[in-house]
This record gives sequence, C-alpha cells and structure tokens, in this order.
Amino acid sequence: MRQTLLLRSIASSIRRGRAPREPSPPLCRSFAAAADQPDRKVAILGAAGGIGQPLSLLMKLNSLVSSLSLYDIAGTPGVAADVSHINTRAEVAGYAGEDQLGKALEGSDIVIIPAGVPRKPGMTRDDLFNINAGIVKSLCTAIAKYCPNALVNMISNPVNSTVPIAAEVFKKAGTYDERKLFGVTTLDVVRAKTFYAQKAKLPVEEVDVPVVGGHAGITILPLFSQATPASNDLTDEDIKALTKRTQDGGTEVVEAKAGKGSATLSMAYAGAIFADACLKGLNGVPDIVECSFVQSSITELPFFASKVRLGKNGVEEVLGLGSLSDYEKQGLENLKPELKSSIEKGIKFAREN
Ligand SMILES: NC(=O)C1=CN([C@@H]2O[C@H](COP(=O)(O)OP(=O)(O)OC[C@H]3O[C@@H](n4cnc5c(N)ncnc54)[C@H](O)[C@@H]3O)[C@@H](O)[C@H]2O)C=CC1
Ligand SMILES: O=C([O-])CC(=O)C(=O)O
Repeated sequence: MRQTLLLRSIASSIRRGRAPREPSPPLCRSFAAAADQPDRKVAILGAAGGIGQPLSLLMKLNSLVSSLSLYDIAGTPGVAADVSHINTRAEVAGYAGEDQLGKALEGSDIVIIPAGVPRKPGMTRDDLFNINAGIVKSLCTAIAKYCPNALVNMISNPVNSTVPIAAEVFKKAGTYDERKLFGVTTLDVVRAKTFYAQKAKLPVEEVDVPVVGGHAGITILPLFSQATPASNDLTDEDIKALTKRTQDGGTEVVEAKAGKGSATLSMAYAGAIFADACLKGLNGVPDIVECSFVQSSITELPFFASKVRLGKNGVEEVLGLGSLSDYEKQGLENLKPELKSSIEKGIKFAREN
C-alpha cells in the first residue's frame, strides 16, 4: 500500500514536472511513470542463469516493458511462469532451445545478453573468451536476422571482446548500427558510487561517479576527480585504494562466492538500470546519460566506455572524458594496450569464425 501511494505520488510529480517528495530508486520511478507509455518488447538471452533470473524479475517490475521474452537453452518456461504471476503490465513468455530463438527475438526493442559462463576464482574475464565468444556470435547472428533494429545490451564477458564480436557479426549481416550496440559497464559505476559514498561518508543516492575505459581489471577507470558531490577529505592514497577496489570489484565477488560464480544480483540491478535508461531514451525522455562501452572516437580505440546520451535511436552522443587528474591520465594511458588487444581479439575471432 505504502509502495502504491509512493508510486502514485512520484507519477503525479513527474506529470507536474516536479521532483517527487520522497527520494526513490530509478526502477520505481519508471514503474510509476508508464501508464501512457508505448509498447516495448525486451528479450533476455540467458534468462535462466544467475544474472538472468533476477534480471527477469527486475524487468518484469519495469512497466515501461509491455512484453518480456525470456530465452535460454533450458529452464526458461519455469522462470517465465514464475515471473508472469507478478502484478505488472509486461506479458511474459519463456522460450527454450535454439529452435525457439527466432520467436523469442521477433519484435524486440531491446535484447539483453547475460548468456555464457561466469568466472571461477583464479580466472580472468579473458579466460571466458573461448566459450563465450561462440555463444555471443551465434546469438548476435540470430539478432541480425530476427530483430536487426533492437538495442543490444551486452553483459556476457569478456565485454571488451564480446562487443567487438557483436559489431563484426552485425557488419557481416549488413545490420550494424553503432548507435544500438552497448557493452554494459553499469556495474562498475554502481560499485564506484558505493565505495566512494562509504569512504566520503555521503548518502549513496546522491553520489555519481563516471567510469570509463573498458570492463576488466585496469581497463576499468573510475574518474573520482569528477565524482559528485565532491569530497575534499579524500587523500591521494584513498583515491588509489578506491580505484583499485572498483577495478577488482568483480574479483572480490568471485572470490567470496568461492567457485559458485560471479556477481549476479548486483549485476541484475545494474543491468536493469541500464535497460531502463535505454527504454527511456527510446521513449524520447530527454537527458538520459549512462556510461557504456560503445563504438567511440573519443580516444584512438574503436570501442571505449564513457558517458553516452541515449535517445530514440540508441546512442545520441558519446560524451568526452572531461578533465582528468594526473593519476587518471596515467590510468588512461596504462589501460590502452590491454583494451586494444582485447578489442582486436574479438574482431579477429568474428572475422575468422
Ligand atoms: N558485464 C558485467 O558487468 C558482468 C558480466 N557478467 C557475465 O555475465 C555472464 C553470465 O553470468 P551468470 O548469469 O552468472 O552465469 P550463469 O552460468 O549463471 O548463467 C548463464 C546462462 O546462460 C545460458 N546460456 C549458455 N549458452 C547459451 C546460449 N547459447 N543461449 C542462451 N543462453 C545460454 C546458460 O544456460 C545459463 O542459464 C558471464 O559471462 C559473466 O562473466 C557477470 C557479472 C557482471
Ligand atoms: O568479475 C566477473 O567475472 C563478473 C564481472 O564482470 C563483474 O562482476 O564485474
């Protein structure tokens, strides 16, 4: 009841163009504002997995979604039946096995891909390449055939290589639109905000921290010099420690899970935030900005994560890096060789297979 009242108050505040009285998480905001929204189909590939299941739940809670299509090689009818009983707008359908992939994808506005194997302790994200590259390639081949205009949110690792693979597959199929392909790096932003807010003793809901580069180890470059609200209390050592913790955030979870996979719940949260931003952009909501790994010309690398403005066709503008501290400038130079080689590895794989 309290939730319903809060959502109504937020919806009417949005209609009146005023800020809601109580702070609210972004997922609730879109949940409330959707009564007169257009139909949008979202497909999740890998929907029965560790990320896929909670992400399916969160997307079912987002009433910007009218149709939720849950695909995996197995197990999706159960996930779909479960999620479909929730009292929100989206109609849910489960599809299992390759012969149902076309149906799962047809008419999709957004395809979210968390399909593939996760890390175990001692592995790098690049160690997943051999298995996940093939999975991503075959899923993207189907996307090019069945929903070539969809926005693609790539979660499967190594993101620094799977996004270039997807781009090559779409180029080969003649469907590539660089505005519609995104590597999901939102979890890096989610972590940077949490760690910064804790250290600077700020309420995390008010904090923002851009994270640029890529999505693996030192290629993850949080820009704490641009964090808002600014904090004057943090030393250079604090910034170094925060940077390292953000870069190692995935490994922290992999080690804590001790062989039972990598981040799933926080990733589902991050994936839902990013998909919500894409939906708002598609629906014409102005000034939707998120960090994402996209085709880019802001450095010499062909793909790079930075802030992007989202619109009716996906990426409307790739925003520049802004001014960097000397420490961040050094981090930027340090990450380029690794990111370049991961991008090239993806491109080579897609061209040769
Ligand atoms: N971008 C990011 O920030 C993050 C990315 N990840 C990545 O997300 C991926 C998934 O992680 P989890 O959900 O934890 O793994 P999981 O193993 O729990 O789930 C993966 C799912 O993909 C499915 N799958 C495998 N091949 C498929 C195919 N050809 N078509 C459709 N589905 C297929 C599996 O059946 C399984 O249900 C991993 O590669 C992981 O590294 C994880 C956390 C954060
Ligand atoms: O670390 C991993 O393997 C999963 C991931 O990408 C993350 O949690 O950032």
